[in-house]
Amino acid sequence: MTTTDPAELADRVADGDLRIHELEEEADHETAAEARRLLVERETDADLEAVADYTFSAEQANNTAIENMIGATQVPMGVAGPVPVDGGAAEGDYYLPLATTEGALVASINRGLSTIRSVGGATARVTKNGMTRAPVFRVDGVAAASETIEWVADNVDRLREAAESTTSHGELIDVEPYVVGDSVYLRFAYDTKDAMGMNMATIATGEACELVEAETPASLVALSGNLCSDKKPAAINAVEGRGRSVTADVLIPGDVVEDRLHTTPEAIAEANTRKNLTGSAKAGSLGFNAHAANVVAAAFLATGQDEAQVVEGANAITTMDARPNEDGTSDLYASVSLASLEVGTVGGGTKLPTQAEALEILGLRGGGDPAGSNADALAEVIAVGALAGELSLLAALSSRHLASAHEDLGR
Ligand SMILES: CC(C)(COP(=O)([O-])OP(=O)([O-])OC[C@H]1O[C@@H](n2cnc3c(N)ncnc32)[C@H](O)[C@@H]1OP(=O)([O-])[O-])[C@@H](O)C(=O)NCCC(=O)NCCSC(=O)C[C@@](C)(O)CC(=O)[O-]
Ligand SMILES: NC(=O)C1=CN([C@@H]2O[C@H](COP(=O)(O)OP(=O)(O)OC[C@H]3O[C@@H](n4cnc5c(N)ncnc54)[C@H](OP(=O)(O)O)[C@@H]3O)[C@@H](O)[C@H]2O)C=CC1
Repeated sequence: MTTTDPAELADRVADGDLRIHELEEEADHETAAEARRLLVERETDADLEAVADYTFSAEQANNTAIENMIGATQVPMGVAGPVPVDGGAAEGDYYLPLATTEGALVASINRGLSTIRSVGGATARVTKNGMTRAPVFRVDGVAAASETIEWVADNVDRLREAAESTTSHGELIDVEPYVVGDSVYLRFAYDTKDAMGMNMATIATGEACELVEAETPASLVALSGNLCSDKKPAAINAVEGRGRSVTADVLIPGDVVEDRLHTTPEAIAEANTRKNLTGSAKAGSLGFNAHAANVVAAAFLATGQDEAQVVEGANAITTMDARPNEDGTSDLYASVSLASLEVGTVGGGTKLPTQAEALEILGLRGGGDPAGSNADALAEVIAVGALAGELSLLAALSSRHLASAHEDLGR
């Protein structure tokens, strides 16, 4: 006998009559989530009243974003800006939606953006674009490895045809081979347009791998061989880029630095050199920045990006220089270069309602015209947000305001 009563469904799972992930086969998605909550509440004594309070459709989330759904977590969302961005794709004034639980963070980014706004805005450009997937193949030895990569070099067009047969938007840009003993890695890079593209690139590469296996001595071991490199700190992403490589910069007159950031161009430049460059080098860090991860993570959560890719998104170098000007004083030249920012305005979590609304705040929801321009613009605006965060935090450190700011706003 079947039932759609949540309590009875929870009993059936507790009795071993039904597996916890099979609840949607017995009842609608909301009821299944409620049954799962009841089960977890009973077994853990947790009260899930807040988790049960969500506004999206459980069916939509189940089919694209989550399994074993019990409800939702909520993260406060704020907004920083507006800031004028002169980008390759971004043009005009943008509010940046940010979701975080770190007090003082949005205030800090807002301070950076208001400083940038007071000098007319920042410039940003995507300088490279390619989402990568790098399968690993087994071969007998070096001779077979060499034969495989020679075939790949001679047959990129055939690989492109195979890969692109799986997508109407994705385009294969490049296939870069790497050999380690009897392992061959092929790093496929795609223009995934407005999608972050990890599903798209994975599916396309799977199709290309079948051709490689049919035509070469190589045998596929794993569709992802970690040279991609997804969701792990990796020098290859810092050097070669992944997703969008994007840089933002601004020139701020010294009096504005003093007025709005309570310090000087020289003090910010020194803090950047000793902290972000020398300190990071000594620490063996891949991040030569102060807190790009803060802006990337908050923007990712707000706009439905894959939050684990903050690992690559925070792969950034910040530069700050005091530039002598004609008045005999100094201006501050500030830049941030994010090597591997993986963002999309279609697909993945961008379809969920609050995330889609956050993209609407930016005017970047859905596919761009031309395709890819919305994701380019999103990357540029996030880069300007990261620049603002770097400016404000370095200023707070230079003026010894970090601790007091977090005493006032962050606890
Ligand atoms: C807190 C401030 C901004 C005060 O800074 P202030 O200059 O004293 O503030 P103000 O009242 O003079 O206002 C200046 C501007 O700040 C903004 N602002 C000011 N207050 C607010 C607010 N409540 N809400 C929204 N925006 C706010 C706002 O833009 C305002 O301009 P306006 O728009 O009024 O013309 C400053 O002290 C600051 O930015 N401190 C740094 C805090 C920070 O960056 N924290 C980052 C997180 S730290 C971390 O996670 C990483 C770390 C530190 O471990 C990494 C590392 O190792 O370096
Ligand atoms: N599979 C994996 O290994 C991994 C998956 N992920 C997950 O992958 C998801 C993101 O993958 P992603 O491929 O971006 O998204 P989706 O899988 O949601 O696919 C997005 C699809 O949207 C279509 N599309 C419509 N308009 C556009 C446009 N303007 N530009 C580009 N595509 C458009 C494309 O279809 P078409 O291709 O038919 O043209 C594209 O494939 C996230 O949920 C993420 O968490 C994350 C890491 C690894």
